[in-house]
Amino acid sequence: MGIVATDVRKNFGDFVALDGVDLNVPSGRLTALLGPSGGGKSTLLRIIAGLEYPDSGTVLIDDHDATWAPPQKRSVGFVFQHYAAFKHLSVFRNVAFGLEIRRRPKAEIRSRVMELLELVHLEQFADRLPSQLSGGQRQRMALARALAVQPQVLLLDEPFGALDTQVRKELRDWLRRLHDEVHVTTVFVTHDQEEALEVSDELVVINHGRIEQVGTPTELYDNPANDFVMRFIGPVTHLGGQLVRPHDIEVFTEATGGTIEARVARLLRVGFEVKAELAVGDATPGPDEATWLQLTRGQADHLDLEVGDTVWVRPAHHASTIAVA
Ligand SMILES: Nc1ncnc2c1ncn2[C@@H]1O[C@H](COP(=O)(O)OP(=O)(O)OP(=O)(O)O)[C@@H](O)[C@H]1O
Repeated sequence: MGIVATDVRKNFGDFVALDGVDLNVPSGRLTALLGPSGGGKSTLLRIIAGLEYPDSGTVLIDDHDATWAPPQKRSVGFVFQHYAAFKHLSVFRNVAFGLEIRRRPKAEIRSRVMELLELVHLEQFADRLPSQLSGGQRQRMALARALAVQPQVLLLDEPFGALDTQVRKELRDWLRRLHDEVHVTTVFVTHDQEEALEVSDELVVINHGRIEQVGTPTELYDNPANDFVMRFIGPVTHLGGQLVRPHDIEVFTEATGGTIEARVARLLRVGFEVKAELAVGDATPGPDEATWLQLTRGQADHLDLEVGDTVWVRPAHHASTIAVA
């Protein structure tokens, strides 16, 4: 079941939260809304959920105009960062809740809930209280609860935001696998680019209430539409008036066509990587304008780099570059 939002606008007082957003989420896709804090991601998600209404524009869910429909009429399930479970109800009852209020037969509820608990690997915790689960387990319970009523669309607003890095990583892999199994159309809000790149089929980059670019993780990484997207999606550095990815810079020990002369100012070995900070020309670069490059250990050893060495550098042929305004 796809989602199509057209020219969606939303102001809060004088503040423009969404400034004419067009979004098309094809059925069965896992789409991430990615962008800096305050960019409008949650507002867009809440409008799709029916928790907020746009000032103008339309939202179609499965080709039906849902713009003004209340949340319970949209076949959407949602999970938010600070998920509020029913503290006094068991995990089983929390997941069963939506089915109970729909007065489904007991036997059906039991089999559906156990099926979902297996899906999220919580079957052995059915009788526990939410307070007896870890943070990651609680978020999985929240997902099971959202999936219980068989939504056509699953909306997740920073669902793993409050968890520590290791648990986030596990849940992220798990969400990807879950999605591959159940294929429910999913829209997922995050400000974490790594999370978005790893999990989603498609990324929508939102900033200042506008969509900057839509594409697969690879498309956005390799062909960013503008310097904002390029900076947001991965590391960048400055070289000869251009933005370039630090691992897309070629290094030579003698002058070659199209290269710029530089001096190795600092070398930093971090595990498998070597970061080299370069001094280019005489001017001291601004804090945001330093040139640095990222090499593998093997590349650095091969070049035999030392601090103080003179090298010649240029963007690699395949590198995506954007002229600095
Ligand atoms: N109910 C509201 N009243 C007034 N301003 C609001 C309201 N909801 C959101 N805003 C403002 O709209 C802007 C967009 O908020 P939104 O939550 O959509 O951003 P976001 O991209 O999801 O950011 P974050 O990652 O921090 O959640 C913010 O500047 C926010 O302060």
